[in-house]
Amino acid sequence: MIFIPIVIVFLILTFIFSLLALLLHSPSTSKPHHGFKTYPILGTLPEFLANRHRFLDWTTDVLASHPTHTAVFFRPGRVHSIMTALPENVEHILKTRFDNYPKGPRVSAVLDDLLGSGIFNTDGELWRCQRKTASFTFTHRNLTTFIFDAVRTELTTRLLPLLREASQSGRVIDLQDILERFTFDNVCKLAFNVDPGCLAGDGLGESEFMRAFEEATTLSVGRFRYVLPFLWKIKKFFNVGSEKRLRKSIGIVHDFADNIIRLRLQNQSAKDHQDLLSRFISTSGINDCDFPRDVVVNFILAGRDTTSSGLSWFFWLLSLNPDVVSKIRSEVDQVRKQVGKHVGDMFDFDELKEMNYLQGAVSESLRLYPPVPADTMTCLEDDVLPDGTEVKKDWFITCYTYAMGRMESIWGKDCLEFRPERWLDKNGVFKPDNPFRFPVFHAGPRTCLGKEMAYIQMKTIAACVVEEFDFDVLERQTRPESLLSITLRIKGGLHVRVKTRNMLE
Ligand code: HEM
Repeated sequence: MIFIPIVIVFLILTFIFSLLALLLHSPSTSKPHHGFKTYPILGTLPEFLANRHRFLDWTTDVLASHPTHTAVFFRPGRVHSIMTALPENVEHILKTRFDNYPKGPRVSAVLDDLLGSGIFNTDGELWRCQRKTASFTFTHRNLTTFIFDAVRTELTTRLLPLLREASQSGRVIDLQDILERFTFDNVCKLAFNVDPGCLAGDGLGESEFMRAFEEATTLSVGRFRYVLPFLWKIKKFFNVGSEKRLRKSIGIVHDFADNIIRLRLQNQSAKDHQDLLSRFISTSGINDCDFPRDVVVNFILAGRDTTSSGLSWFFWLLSLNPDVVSKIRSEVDQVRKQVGKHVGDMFDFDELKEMNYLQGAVSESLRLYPPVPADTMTCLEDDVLPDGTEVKKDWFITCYTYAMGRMESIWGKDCLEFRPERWLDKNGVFKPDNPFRFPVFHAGPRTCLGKEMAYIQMKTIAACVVEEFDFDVLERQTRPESLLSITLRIKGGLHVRVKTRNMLE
């Protein structure tokens, strides 16, 4: 019981400290330092506290106003951190000096309870070995057969019937939740050869899992934003407040993952399948019994939260841009006619490839609302970035994808507009951008392994859904509030009314 007063004392101290910081927040006491206003002793803390509720937009404004879009963030009592939105710096960090910028022990420690030794949270040999094992799952052959089948089945047997029913009943649905269920079923099928039936709502206790997963990712990332970094460790030690909630939600996530592993091992007939989980279980040299669980949790995060976040923002942007919807529809229609398919028939890999405008629209949405808005690494040895910024050993360094999508110097004066045409050449063919200007899927040796899969999912869903339905997004004129978790989700979901289009009735 003696611990409770200690925690209270710490909380009071933090409060006083924060109050002091806010009181000192006066432009006359500040001077610009690499973009962020810094104060004696308190560093960037007062600015941070005043802007915490709009963190992404605030840091984007600061980086935009700095000549090389790079800023140093000083916070008392913790290591400094650099944020950059300059392509040359990003290339240096993610590729040229890759070995000097691992995730590092501090980043890993924050995410360790949730992600353990999974691919997102490791460096060195353990990462390399996982990447090699996982890459077999994303071969072209697997993409065009197994992944396509999983997407097609989920779409025709679950998503489209669900939307038709919602159209008939007139009920409001949370599209983000539905997309998360879709991508969750998909990634489980692909990676573990298990169908949790989450979209159909008849699965393995998935609603409790979905809530717990959301809470676990949000609270884990919240640890990065503590004013005093050791505070979450104290809370964890005493198992109080948000750390208590985090422990509980991680427990639910782990139980769910264990259940998937149990199912997978019981499923004798599927044993021969070389799915990702089987490959990992049989990988020699990994002697940690929690490891299969880490694999499951990391891949659910990779495959569920990213694509569904991308698609949710995409559908919100479409609701504001009916001209883009019309262009997607005419492209889809044209491809159908070319290959002689009827409405309701699915597209194959080559047919999706023909949809250049749709590829541009999806990429444009990812540019403005990247599912992974920022990526943080740690500097191993002192270094100087291409723009001359000095980085010291142990400093954090963040490649700011969200800010990069909004830089005039990269995308031009209309950088805040949603304009799929910017991705097309003069013949209307999609032209991919340099990954260091557009690091939405990361770049260099740790580039996303699921990029192709994500485009297949997003284009298939978008083509079929846009063709058959109109979405009436509730309160679409107000930009949805974002929930800053590991991925950029829409706070409270995306609520829509669905209408089957007249042409099909
Ligand atoms: C729009 C969808 C997606 C986006 C924007 C995206 C983005 C990213 C980013 C930024 C990273 C680097 C993360 C980091 O190192 O901190 C990453 C890594 C990764 N992604 Fe994706 N991803 C998407 C979909 C997927 C899908 C569907 C899968 C497959 C299940 C997947 C599998 C992976 C894996 C395995 C890694 C780890 C690569 C490594 O560390 O070597 N991603 N992704």
